[in-house]
Amino acid sequence: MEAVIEVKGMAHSFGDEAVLKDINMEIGRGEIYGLLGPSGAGKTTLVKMIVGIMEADTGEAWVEGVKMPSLEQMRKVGYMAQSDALYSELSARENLEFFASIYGLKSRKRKERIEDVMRVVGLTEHMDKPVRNYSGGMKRRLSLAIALLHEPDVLILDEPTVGIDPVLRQSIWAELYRWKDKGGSIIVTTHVMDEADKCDRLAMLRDGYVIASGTPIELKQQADVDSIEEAFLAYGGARS
Ligand SMILES: Nc1ncnc2c1ncn2[C@@H]1O[C@H](COP(=O)(O)OP(=O)(O)OP(=O)(O)O)[C@@H](O)[C@H]1O
Repeated sequence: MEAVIEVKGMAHSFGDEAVLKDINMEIGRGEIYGLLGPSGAGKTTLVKMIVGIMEADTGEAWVEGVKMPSLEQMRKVGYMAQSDALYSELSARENLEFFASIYGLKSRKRKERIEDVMRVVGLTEHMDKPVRNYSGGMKRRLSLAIALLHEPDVLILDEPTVGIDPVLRQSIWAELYRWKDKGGSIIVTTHVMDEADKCDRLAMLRDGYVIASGTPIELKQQADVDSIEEAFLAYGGARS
């Protein structure tokens, strides 16, 4: 497997709290890789380091052979943070225009991409509404649209479907599969066990370590259980 994203020996502490202890992983082209773990397991910290917005105390993250953080490489990554980074006084279209200009999308392409991504997240009709009038779920969807806007090679999504209804959740997963089929690499953090089942491979995180990794089928088979939830408990994922 050609690794598009590599994490090597990553460790990080906030003060006395060791949040990541020794994380190693490789994610290939056309792969959806899930990071599963309880609140506080270190998922957000880990993805921020892969994106290049935080630096680890030790260890490295590489994206397409370039060590992060790299400003150039950050352009090839679409990142959806857990808290929405949106301009609430602007409309959705204006928010997208702003991010499109940062990514240097030319005007014709820009218009086309804005329409495409808003269709994917089901917000076309709300394009010109100010974001302050959006619901929490709509803001999440707009954040996802922004992450998809510049057609990045790598998508890193921190809990992308929180607050999103089941129908739209399915359409978002359908888009992630389309992205993957085009050769994109996707990391998605989640607490949701049925979403974990949709990933090609998973890493189960707890207390800063990867306690188990593999395909959902492998993880269930090795633990001799029927669900990812049971597998997570079997590997010691429950909070002590
Ligand atoms: N900037 C920070 N300063 C101090 N501690 C932090 C900081 N960011 C995160 N932490 C701590 O690091 C630990 C891991 O946090 P992180 O957000 O990475 O977990 P998570 O697995 O993403 O959790 P959740 O699922 O709730 O988002 C937590 O104990 C958190 O309090």
